[in-house]
Amino acid sequence: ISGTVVTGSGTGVLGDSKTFKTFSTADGYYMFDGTRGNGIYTYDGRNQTRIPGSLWLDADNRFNTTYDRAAVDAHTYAAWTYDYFRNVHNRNSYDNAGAELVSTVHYGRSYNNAGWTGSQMIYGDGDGYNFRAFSGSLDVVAHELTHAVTDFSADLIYQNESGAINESMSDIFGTLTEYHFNNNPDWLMGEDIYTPGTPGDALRSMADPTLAGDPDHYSKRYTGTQDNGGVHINSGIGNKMAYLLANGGTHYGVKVNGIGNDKVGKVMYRTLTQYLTPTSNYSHFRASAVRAATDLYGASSAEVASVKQAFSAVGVY
Ligand SMILES: Cc1cccc(C(=O)O)c1OC(=O)C1CC1
Ligand SMILES: [Zn+2]
Repeated sequence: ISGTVVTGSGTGVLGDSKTFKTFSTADGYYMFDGTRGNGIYTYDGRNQTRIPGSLWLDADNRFNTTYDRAAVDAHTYAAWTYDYFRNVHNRNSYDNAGAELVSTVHYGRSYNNAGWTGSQMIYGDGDGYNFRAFSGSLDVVAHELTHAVTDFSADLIYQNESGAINESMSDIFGTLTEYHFNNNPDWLMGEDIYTPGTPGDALRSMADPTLAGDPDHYSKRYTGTQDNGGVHINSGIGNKMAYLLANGGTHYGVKVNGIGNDKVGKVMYRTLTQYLTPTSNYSHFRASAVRAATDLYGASSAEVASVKQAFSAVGVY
């Protein structure tokens, strides 16, 4: 279809106003952003589970109905996450070749999940009690897109320790993206869409994984078969490591000197894209992060020392 890139405006899941790129055609305005990579496309799942659904079309380029809100945030936050990986890590979309970013909102009925299907993002509306529409949280959108980056780099197998590292990387870059845009940033995951009736809680806390019953030390790792061998449980070990590496602190008697968010982003991005492999476990995660930090800052640098301290603090050697 022929048309022109224009700027649309609308209301997000939290009632906030934002603008984003749309495509003006004879049919109306599509949620297609032609300014980033091979394009960002947002679809309407129409509360069915057929994907991708229909490309979002609006009559007047103003997206202010309640039904529009999930699409506004999925489209906007996909663009922001694209910009984070492009501008901060020089990566052009998840495949580093400009791959189209495809999202489907209103997926299923009261669906309390979000995910990366292997080729696109899907966002449920939530049941309105346990969750609000999942695209309403920037850290969630960046979490899902990071799964795509991981699949096209380390390709960490989504089970047991490699799966926990896969999950932790998604939480890490979800949080770093939130800080990059200063979007009410914190080391919580999904706080904006989790239990709308209960302020201040979240799906997970990276600062204190034990709040969700997840381990904050390797000695406390889950070794059962639930959750693909605890990928959303043992991610707490990597999450606590990253939190300490960025902010510093003493954990189980081990002191960590913080290096700040930006350096954590550089070390973790290089670790993910240059050293981790599909079968990496936590011990290999430590070795890989030490190598990445050594490449970036030198073997005798404070940054390398902090990486070792952070992994030691969570019992990984
Ligand atoms: C809510 C949810 C359910 C199942 C898998 C995921 C998944 O993407 O791993 C998921 O999304 C998250 O964890 C995002 C960060 C809040
Ligand atoms: Zn995930």
